[in-house]
Amino acid sequence: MSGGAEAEAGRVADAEWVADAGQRADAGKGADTGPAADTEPTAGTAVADSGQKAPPDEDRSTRAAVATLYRLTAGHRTAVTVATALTLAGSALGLAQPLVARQAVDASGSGQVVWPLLALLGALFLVEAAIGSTGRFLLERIGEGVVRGLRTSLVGRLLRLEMREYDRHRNGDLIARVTTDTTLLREVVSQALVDLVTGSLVAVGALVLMAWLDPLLLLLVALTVAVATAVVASLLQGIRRASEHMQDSVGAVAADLERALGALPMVRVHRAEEREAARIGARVEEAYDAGVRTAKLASVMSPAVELAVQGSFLVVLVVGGLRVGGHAGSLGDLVAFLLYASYLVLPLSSVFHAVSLIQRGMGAHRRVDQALRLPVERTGPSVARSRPGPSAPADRPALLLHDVRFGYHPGRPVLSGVSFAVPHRRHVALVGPSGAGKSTVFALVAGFHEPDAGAVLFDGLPATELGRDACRRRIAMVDQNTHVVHGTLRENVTYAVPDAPETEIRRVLALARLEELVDRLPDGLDTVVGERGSTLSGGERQRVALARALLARPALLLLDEPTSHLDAINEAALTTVMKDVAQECALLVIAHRLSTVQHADHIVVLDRGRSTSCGSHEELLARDPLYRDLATSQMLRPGGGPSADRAGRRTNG
Ligand SMILES: Nc1ncnc2c1ncn2[C@@H]1O[C@H](COP(=O)(O)OP(=O)(O)OP(=O)(O)O)[C@@H](O)[C@H]1O
Repeated sequence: MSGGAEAEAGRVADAEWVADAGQRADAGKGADTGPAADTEPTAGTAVADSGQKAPPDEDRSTRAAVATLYRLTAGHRTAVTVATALTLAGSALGLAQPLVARQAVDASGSGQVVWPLLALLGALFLVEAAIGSTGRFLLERIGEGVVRGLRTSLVGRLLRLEMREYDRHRNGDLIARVTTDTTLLREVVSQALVDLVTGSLVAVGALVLMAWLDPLLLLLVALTVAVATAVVASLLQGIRRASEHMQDSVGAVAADLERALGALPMVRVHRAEEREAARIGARVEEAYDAGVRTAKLASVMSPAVELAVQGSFLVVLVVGGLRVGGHAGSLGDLVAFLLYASYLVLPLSSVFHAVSLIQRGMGAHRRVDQALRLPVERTGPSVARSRPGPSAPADRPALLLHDVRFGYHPGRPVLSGVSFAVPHRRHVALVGPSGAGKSTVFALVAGFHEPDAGAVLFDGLPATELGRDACRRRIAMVDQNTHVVHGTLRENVTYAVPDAPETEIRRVLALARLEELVDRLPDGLDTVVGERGSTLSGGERQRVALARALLARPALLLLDEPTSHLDAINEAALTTVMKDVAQECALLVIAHRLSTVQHADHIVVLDRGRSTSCGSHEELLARDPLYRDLATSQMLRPGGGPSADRAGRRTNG
């Protein structure tokens, strides 16, 4: 079949498929539950919140904070109970020691044998120490366990977010949520929880005994404590806000540092180190200010707690003393009551301290929780299959786009009607001016976003029926950013197929012309390439990305300007490789360079988000003014070779 006849056949097939796709897509839409259904909320969460600030109606009360803390320890209840029991037992043993010491002193004064009492005292101390350290270890382990759980969930979630979420959030800030925010939460869980539980239990015990001894005096104590509680409660809100601000600032420090480190050559060349340092320094200042504000509020809490404790003492002493003086009560009762009032001191202050720490931790928790609520990609089908079985007839094109419309933001369309097909074992080029939407088409084919309307079909099956996983299994992609990650060259090449046999690896290395590089590197394939492949040249990175894509033996290979970093020799070689690859799979290439366009079976012209025409190079030169303009600007002659574009100019000129 001649090139023209083939193109015609392709168009006829496309037309049939476009009609069929329309029906399938429409059928799918009835069942489509929309983008909202594509989100997977975390178990137990109700409101999705992707913003940076806390929602205005968020419950910031201490009760809600304690409930949150309780939820956080869901998988550790037994350990929390044991740790609490051990801490309580330790406190009881600690309280018993002064009594034994007093007896020992009295016994020694009256000439009695004291060593059994001293032995008991030593035993009490040792058991208390053993119980105390076991309790502390358990608490620390619970804290680590909670942090491990949160970090695991966060990492799992952050790697699976919907693509638009990465545009909305800064990477450094997301990383800070996994690192610094969870670390603060660990402190809260391991310290505050048990302080709160044991402190409350001991305080309640003391209060019960005080009520039994003298309800009137207890009422007076309760009033004093209530005043102090009101003061503490009013401070807690401020502590929470300051802590939230501090954690946000720390996240911003991480994000800004990541920004600078990610563009180090730009920073250095423009001598912007100081500017960047000042910018990050401003964030550090914000974190400092928020930290100092937290400390200020926390320090105001201490006198409030002292008021509760000493005020109670004074009230009991004065009122109780007056009553004893008036023969309304015994001196013994007053002494006992005062003793129990003293037992309130430590537990009460530890409860107040725990509550303040919990509120501080809630700032970090909000940030962690927000990240855990961000919507993630659903990898399975988003609509029900309209016909059973995943297999498709062999005559369907590997890829078909039918009247695809899409915008990154509502009301601002980027694609407004894109239709074309990529048949199996064909090489299709996508050309168009800069900003026409070529990379966006790739993003939709790769399932990074879903079309607002229209359909993307693989082998005749709508992507929504197949699900992202199944779609992605069919494709490999080399985009403009040619991702190479820190690790060995082998890890980078075999990223898609980690257990690929050596012969396959050698095959793709040869295809991508990487053999010479491998021979040159000190440890061959096992040489470590730096962060983002920094020890490789741009062309080498591009060829590594190509080898990786080829190793996956995809049904459809997407290449975004694959020759942009290559010299003339490698470009010519890659053109041959693309011809070979097109024998094995469908090839869709975004072409900025003419060499890539001319060898394509079809060329699709994209203009302002629309596919305006399709045909061979010669056909388009003859009938498409935009294509002719693009070609003329690059001195492209009908039937000519890749003569004009050696300097790396792009069709969008
Ligand atoms: N993540 C994004 N969020 C919002 N707008 C975007 C995003 N990515 C691209 N755009 C916008 O969409 C339009 C099309 O961009 P796209 O990258 O698809 O064009 P292109 O044809 O590939 O351009 P080029 O040839 O310059 O690479 C542009 O106006 C761009 O600003």
